[in-house]
Formats: sequence, structure tokens, C-alpha cells
Amino acid sequence: MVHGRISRLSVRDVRFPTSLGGHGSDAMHTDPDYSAAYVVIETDSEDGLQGCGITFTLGKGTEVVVCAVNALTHHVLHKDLRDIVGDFRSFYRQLTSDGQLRWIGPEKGVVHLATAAILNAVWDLWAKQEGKPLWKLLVDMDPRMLLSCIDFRYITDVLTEEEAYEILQKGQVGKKEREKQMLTHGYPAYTTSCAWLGYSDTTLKQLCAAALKDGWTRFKVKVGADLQDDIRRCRLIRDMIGPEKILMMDANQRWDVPEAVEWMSKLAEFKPLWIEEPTSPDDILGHATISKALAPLGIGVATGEQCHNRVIFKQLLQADALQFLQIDSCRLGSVNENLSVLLMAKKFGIPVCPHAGGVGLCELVQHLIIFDFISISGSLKNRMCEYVDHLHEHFKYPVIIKQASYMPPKAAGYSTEMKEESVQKHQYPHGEVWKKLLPAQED
Ligand SMILES: C[C@H](O)[C@@H](O)[C@@H](O)[C@H](O)C(=O)O
Ligand SMILES: [Mg+2]
Repeated sequence: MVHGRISRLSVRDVRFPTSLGGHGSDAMHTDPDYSAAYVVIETDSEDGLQGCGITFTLGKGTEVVVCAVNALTHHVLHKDLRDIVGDFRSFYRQLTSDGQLRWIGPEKGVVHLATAAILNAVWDLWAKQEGKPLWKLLVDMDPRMLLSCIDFRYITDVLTEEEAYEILQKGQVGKKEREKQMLTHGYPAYTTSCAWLGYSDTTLKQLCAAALKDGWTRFKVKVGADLQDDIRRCRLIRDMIGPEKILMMDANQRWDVPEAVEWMSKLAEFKPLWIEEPTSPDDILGHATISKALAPLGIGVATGEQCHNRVIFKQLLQADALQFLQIDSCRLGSVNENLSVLLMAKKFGIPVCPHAGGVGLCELVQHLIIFDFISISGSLKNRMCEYVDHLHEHFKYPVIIKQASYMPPKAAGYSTEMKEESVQKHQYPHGEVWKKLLPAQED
């Protein structure tokens, strides 16, 4: 049973110097240092369990998010965990409706990332107290209880609570078999880590060869900065993987709408399944135009990693603006808001292919997509979860990949907990790693 009053919340700025090796680089983020605002909550309970939560950021952005977490802390301190999860919708709403902080959101940007970090820690603690990995906590939860975690405000025009209940009820059929299937075969994944934009052709070739050897069959390549480079890199990777394996492309918001269509027409010969983030993540109608223009070429549009909230996802779905929906465990308001998006995607029949290109994102989002398969979508058609091969060693319960699939985590919690030693070493700016990299820094 869930218990304890929250007695402490700490937040730390943890950064990894990934930009030095070009890891994670794309057409818009050329020097990404994979980072996290890392939240730990403690309770007055004697069990000593802590809830750990992250939100993914890049380098300097982390200090701003840390500030926002601190600004939200008073909503969490001294709360009884039973009261929080007993009426999670209200707690979610309390955090997202802070009369002063919502002005710099609402439910978007820094303040929403901070909300995600805090709520991810609450979910981690809840799952740990129940002794279950988060995906299993969700799978076993009574549908009414699950729905009581979701704030339906702004989405009832496309999904009412009753409709959501029906979806979950239908999802009960065959659940046991699907859970078994997950435990045996895992959830299919694709890899992005062969083809970051900052990698040389030699690196790309080496990583692609290694990935093929490891059994990967789905690959994503970064595009968007230079057409001739894209053509060369896409040819290289398509030649290596052959015509049957799946290739996706990701432009990270680089183009205008007509430019996206034109550019992708030139890359169509490499048969991409989707173009991801072709333009501004806020341009719902632009995505719809691109989707329509690229459909005859057999190219879908994928987006979501920088989609602010459930409202934008709602409109993307309403406008037929995406063919693959990419939830993100740290951009939306934690599990609570992601649940609403999974349910809307089910209603619209759009496959969810989560985003995981960042530190810790693979660890978290695997729980959501495994739950989605078992309890909501019931299907693997056109579905796969992103995987990047970076920084897993810093987590206490790193992801387990077998035959290019995510194996369901077994440890209790949300797999959010980082190794204390890693946190200390990478804390910015005083951790050992940064002290070496920033020699001239003053205290
Ligand atoms: C800066 C990051 O690595 C992004 O390039 C990454 O999240 C990417 O968009 C992805 O889809 O994995
Ligand atoms: Mg992307």
C-alpha cells in the first residue's frame, strides 16, 4: 500500500559531455550535451524508498529547468503520497495550474518539463512502494483508477472519460497473452545511434555494420542540413541495410513547409518510412500539408518529441497531420498526460512510436509503450520504440535489449534511478567530469 508524507525534494543539474563525440547531434542541435534535471523525493516513511524523476534537457537548458523545479516544490512537500495518488488528477492540475507559474506555460516549455521531472519521481515512488515495475503497475491497475490520473480538460471534444473507459475495457481482452508475449519477445525497437549528423561516414559505416551484426532491422538517419550530404549518407546506409530493412529520417524541425516537401521528394528514392519533425513542432496545419504531399511517395510524417502537451497532440490527430505519433516520457506531464495521448492515438488508429533519443528516455518510455501494447493498442503493426545506445551505464536499472527489442524491466519503479556516483561525477559545474573540462572556472 502506498504511504508516507513527502519530506524532501532535491533537484540536481546532471550533464554528460556527449557533444564532444557528436553523439545526439542533428540538424538543429549541433552540440548537444545530454543532460537531466534529476529529482529525488523522500518520505517520512521508514522503508527508506526514494522516488527518482528526470526530465531530459541539453546542457545549459538544465539550469533553467532546475530553477522551475524549485519553484514548483512547495506543491509537493508535506503531501501525503496516498492523497496524491488517490486523486492524481487533482494533483496534476494543481501543479499545472499554479496561478503564477502557469503564466510562463501553461503546460508547455520549461515549467512543463519541470512538472514532468517531479511527477516522474512520484510515479517511480508509487511503483517502488507497490513492488512493481511501472508498466506492470499500470497493467494491473483498475481502469477507473487509471483514468483518475488523467486530466481530461481540453480533450473531451475528442475523448471523453467514458470513451477512454471503453477503450481500456476492450484492452482487458487478451491482456494476459500480450503480457506473456512481451516477457518472452520484448517490444520491437529501432536504432538512431548509428547516424547522428555529426558522425563521419566512416563512423556511420562502422556503427551500421555493428548494428546489423547485432540484429537491428530498423534504422533512423539524421537529415536536413545539406541535401548533398543527406543523399550521400542515405545512399550509404540504404546500401548497407539493403532494400528490405526499415529506414526513417529525422530533420529536427529544420525546414519550411514547401522546403520539407521538396527536400523529401529528393530523398524518396531511399524509401524512408517516415520523415520526423520536418518543420516547426507547433505547425499543426503545416504537418498536415506535408503529410498530404508525401503520402503518394509512401512517406509518413512522425512527430511528438517537442509536442507541448495533449492539446497539440489532439489537434495533430484531428488534422490528419501525422502518421506516427511520438510520445516522450519527459516532455509531456509525466505518465498522467502520456496516458491521455495513448488513448487518443488508439481512438484515431494512429500508431505510437515513442521518442527516446536522450539520456534516460529509453529507460522511461519502454514502460509506457509496453503498457500501451498490453492494455491499449494490442498491436505491434507499424509500431516500434526508439533506442539510442548512450549513457545507460549511469542508471541503476538500465534497459535490456535482446534481438533489437526492449525486454520488460523487472525491477520495481520507473527505471529512473541514476547511480549516485554518476550523478556526483556529472553534476554541473562542480562534478569531477566538468571540473576537468572547465579548468578556468571560478568557484
Ligand atoms: C538532440 C537529440 O539527440 C535529438 O536529435 C534526438 O532526440 C532526436 O530527435 C531523436 O529523435 O532521437
Ligand atoms: Mg527526433
